[in-house]
Amino acid sequence: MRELLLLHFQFLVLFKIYITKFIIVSASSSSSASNPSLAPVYSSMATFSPGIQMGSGEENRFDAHKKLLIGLIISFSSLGLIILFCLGFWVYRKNQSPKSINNSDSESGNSFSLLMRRLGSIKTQRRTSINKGYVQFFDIKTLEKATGGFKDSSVIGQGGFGCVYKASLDNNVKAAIKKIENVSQEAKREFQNEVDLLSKIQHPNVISLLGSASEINSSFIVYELMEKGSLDEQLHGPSRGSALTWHMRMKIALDTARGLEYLHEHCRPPVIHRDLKSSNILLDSSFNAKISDFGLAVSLDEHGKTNIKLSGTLGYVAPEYLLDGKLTDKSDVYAFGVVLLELLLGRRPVEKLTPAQCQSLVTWAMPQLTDRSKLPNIVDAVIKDTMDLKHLYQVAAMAVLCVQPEPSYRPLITDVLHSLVPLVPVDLGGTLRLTR
Ligand SMILES: Nc1ncnc2c1ncn2[C@@H]1O[C@H](COP(=O)(O)OP(=O)(O)OP(=O)(O)O)[C@@H](O)[C@H]1O
Repeated sequence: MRELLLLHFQFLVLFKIYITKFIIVSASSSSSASNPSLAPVYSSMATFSPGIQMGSGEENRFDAHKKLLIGLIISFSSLGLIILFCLGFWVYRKNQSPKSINNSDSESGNSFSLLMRRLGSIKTQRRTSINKGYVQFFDIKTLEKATGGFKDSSVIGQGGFGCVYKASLDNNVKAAIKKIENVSQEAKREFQNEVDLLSKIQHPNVISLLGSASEINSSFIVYELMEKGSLDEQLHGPSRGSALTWHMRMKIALDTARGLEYLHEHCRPPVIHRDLKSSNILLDSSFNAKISDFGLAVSLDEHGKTNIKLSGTLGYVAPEYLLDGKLTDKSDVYAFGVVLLELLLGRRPVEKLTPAQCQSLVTWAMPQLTDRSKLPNIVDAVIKDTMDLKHLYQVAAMAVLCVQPEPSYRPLITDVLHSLVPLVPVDLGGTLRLTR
């Protein structure tokens, strides 16, 4: 791409040089006619401009003026072209910066398509830029057809604001449609927040937005379909985690860490998810994990924010956020630590002891996680045969660090990611993937 642009630039410069010569030669024909002393100078300049005839007398002077005028017009327009080109090149280089939340192509490297999509999104407000094409604004009839009229048998999940339906769009594209009914102000805000944010970011471990739709009483978000549902269903549903081996669990943890690292370290300003939990980690047909549900996500400046309304899910909310409303990337790291514990222990983040009393997984597990003799006894029975004991201690130690009450004691998600990479076999994706 860069070579093509440079070639284009060279062509424009050569074109400009040629036109400048054309003007000089044109001027020379009139000036040499009126001022013979300048004739040798102009004729030497004209050496590189074959085909330009020297004239003399009135007719010749008139001809020369005409040429001069045409030359000037062409010259200015070519100058305009060069400026336009430079502007385009500058935008191209700017889009290559990895530290921009708008640079949704930081993984795909498709900056040109991003530029095109930006131009497209200026043209029509209903289209929002996203990698590989535009986010579609669906009409409701299309979504009704795709879900068989939002029939009950198409429901694949239930969220706080409504159901999620399995859908088959045109061209047989499988999708999941979240229908938010009787939209409250809070639901509307979350809907808009999610669509705005997901349309700007893209990463293999973040759910892809296919489009959205709105009508008076309902809003719809169309996502790529994740065939294996959520990690929550896999761990705590009827199969109780039996489909997930030790290595698969480590891969899910690694994928989640990659998605979070992208949000924290590669988006500018950084994005804090604020509601990371096992029901927001979705699995595709090969059990690759992607982070979903960006309704509460916020973009933070580097000093963090303290004035954000407290939101999140019991069992995953970091203590400093719960008590002081202090929100940083370390709040997501805490929630990630809870997910790690779920993966290791196969337990819910909050267990009901009695109808009136709950206990968080962190409170229950903490004393046993640091006791090497107790740890193997509390591990999810389903993975006991497939787990590597040495790795178990490492992951447990990492989980303990992530759920530290003091945020500064928690690791950055990048550190977590690097510690997880060696625990996942290379054929399962256990390599360092470089994000530009
Ligand atoms: N793209 C998808 N593919 C497959 N299943 C999905 C998809 N999106 C959501 N689901 C299913 O729908 C469920 C509900 O998702 P949703 O994001 O609405 O709510 P939630 O995060 O579980 O709850 P809450 O809204 O209270 O945070 C998910 O847990 C998952 O099982």
